[in-house]
Amino acid sequence: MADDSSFPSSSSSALPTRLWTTVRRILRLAWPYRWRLGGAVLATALGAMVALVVPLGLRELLNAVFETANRALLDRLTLGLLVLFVLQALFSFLGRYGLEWTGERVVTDLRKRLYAHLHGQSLRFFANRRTGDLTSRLTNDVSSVRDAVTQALAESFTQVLSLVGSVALMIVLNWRLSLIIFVVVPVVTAAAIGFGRWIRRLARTLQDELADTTAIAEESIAGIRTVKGFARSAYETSRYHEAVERLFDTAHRKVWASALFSALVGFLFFGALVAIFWYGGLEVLAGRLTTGDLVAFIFYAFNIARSVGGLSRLYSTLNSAAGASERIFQLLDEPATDTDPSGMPALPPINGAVAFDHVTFAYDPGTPVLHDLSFAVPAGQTVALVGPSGAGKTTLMSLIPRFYDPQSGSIRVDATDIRSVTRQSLREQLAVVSQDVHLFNDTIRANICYGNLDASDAAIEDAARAANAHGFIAALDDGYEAAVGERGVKLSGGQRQRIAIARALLRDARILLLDEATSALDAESEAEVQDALTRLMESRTTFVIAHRLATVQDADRILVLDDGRLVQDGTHDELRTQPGLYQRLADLQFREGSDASASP
Ligand SMILES: Nc1ncnc2c1ncn2[C@@H]1O[C@H](COP(=O)(O)OP(=O)(O)OP(=O)(O)O)[C@@H](O)[C@H]1O
Repeated sequence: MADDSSFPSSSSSALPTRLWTTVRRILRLAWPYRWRLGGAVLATALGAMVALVVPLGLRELLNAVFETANRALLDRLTLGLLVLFVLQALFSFLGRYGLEWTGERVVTDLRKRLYAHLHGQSLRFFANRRTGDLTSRLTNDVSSVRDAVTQALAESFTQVLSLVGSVALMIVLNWRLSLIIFVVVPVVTAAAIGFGRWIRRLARTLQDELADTTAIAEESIAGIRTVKGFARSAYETSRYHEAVERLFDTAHRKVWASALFSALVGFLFFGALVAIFWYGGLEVLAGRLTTGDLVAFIFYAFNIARSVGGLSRLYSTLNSAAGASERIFQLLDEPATDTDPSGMPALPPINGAVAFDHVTFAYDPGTPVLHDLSFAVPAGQTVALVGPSGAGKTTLMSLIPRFYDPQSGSIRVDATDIRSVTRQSLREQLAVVSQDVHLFNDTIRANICYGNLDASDAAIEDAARAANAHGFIAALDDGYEAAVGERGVKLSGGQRQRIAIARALLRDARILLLDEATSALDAESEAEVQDALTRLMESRTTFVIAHRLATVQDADRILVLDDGRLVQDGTHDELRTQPGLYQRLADLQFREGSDASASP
């Protein structure tokens, strides 16, 4: 089951309270539309009242035929009934339209809110969740809320009104006959509550399993190259099949529960109807009831059946919806860890000095990845981070845009502690090229433009030239308008990287963070891009992680990390002559040639 560790499943003992809490939260979402909703509920209630009058009109009509044989009255009553049906149609239209509108509106608002909330979460949050599970909540679960809004309001008002009205009018017509109904209704209600609980539990499991299947499909489709490369299509298909079969099992149990419930309710009501016919027939024979009375009575009995049926359906819909809604609310209730308190100042335009002051950081509490790091980089310097794989280079870089916050120590940009200003204002002044380039399924232009949404065509082209990308873009049929495909699959790794560099160049930021930005380029392209980067780096503070020594050699300063500790700090020439990790790594690379895989 997807993410069960972080989302505890509901316990059946607390069901009614939890159901009520969830329903209240769902209804609160509809509060901004209360007037329209109120109008729709009123129209629905009026429609229900009209429906209550219909059997009385019918009774009069039948009495006019069978008891008094009054033709003029028959005509008038027929016309009256027609008017009632027109009114009922009108109210039903207004009610249904208003309710459905509100339902769709609430879903739209909820999707917007949930999506914005997701964007307010930190990388840590996403590292612990599956994309498919989150998208499933955003699509499948949110739709269930709509059912709750429309059904909860439409059905509860209409059915309660129709139930109470029908019962009252039945008692007035013949109280002895009504007793049959009063025996059946409590039995059905008790059954509805029992079945409702069962269905709600199943509904929640179903949504969890649905999220699980979506996540499996998402993951293997996103990684289709790996799947095919390892000939694991059959394996992935069977994984998905198993998940879908589990889904079927739960759906099957849910359908079983609701079908059993409907059949039981149907039987109870038709049984009661037979009893009414029998006993009502006796009353007519005894002269205590007219035919019109009996017909009206049966109509009310149907009304009651419909209302109780409607209410029990409502209960199971609410149970289903509440199961799904809980999953949404649990997400919404997760505190947004990547948002700033209101009133926090923005970072003023920076020069680009960066200082780490006794920074210690751990992804998982208790196992620090960076230990007590302290260093200061003046504005405009290029700093290379060097160290074996897993030493913490990428982690160090990801602390600067506050993808993560250190557990102790502080990071300053110029003289400002980055935790005292908004993340938005900090990130706006940084440009990042990360190890795994992500391109959006859009045109090349749009992907470069991501660095600066207001950039002119000329600026985009300049950035592309500087990143040595203009040549290959111009050679494409659609040039800058060419679509890159999902995650940029239609481009080579090197082309993707050059677009990512162009995107960062376009940003014109004071601080550049380049995490193996040129690793996918061939020697010739790298040399050209490196030229562009070198020119760009001249006036900016740059942190660079690169496998190849060329970049590292020219850096103003090299920080050597080993197992999360800063073990050496100096220029290439200084460190080359010092015995230590840098010398060992550099010797290794010189021996193996410039394409050695160990960093630097
Ligand atoms: N999201 C994460 N959650 C938990 N641990 C992580 C996470 N990302 C990285 N780590 C761990 O932190 C350590 C440092 O990783 P980091 O990516 O910073 O190393 P690196 O020096 O950049 O390595 P490489 O040169 O291979 O990219 C590694 O032990 C890694 O397993």
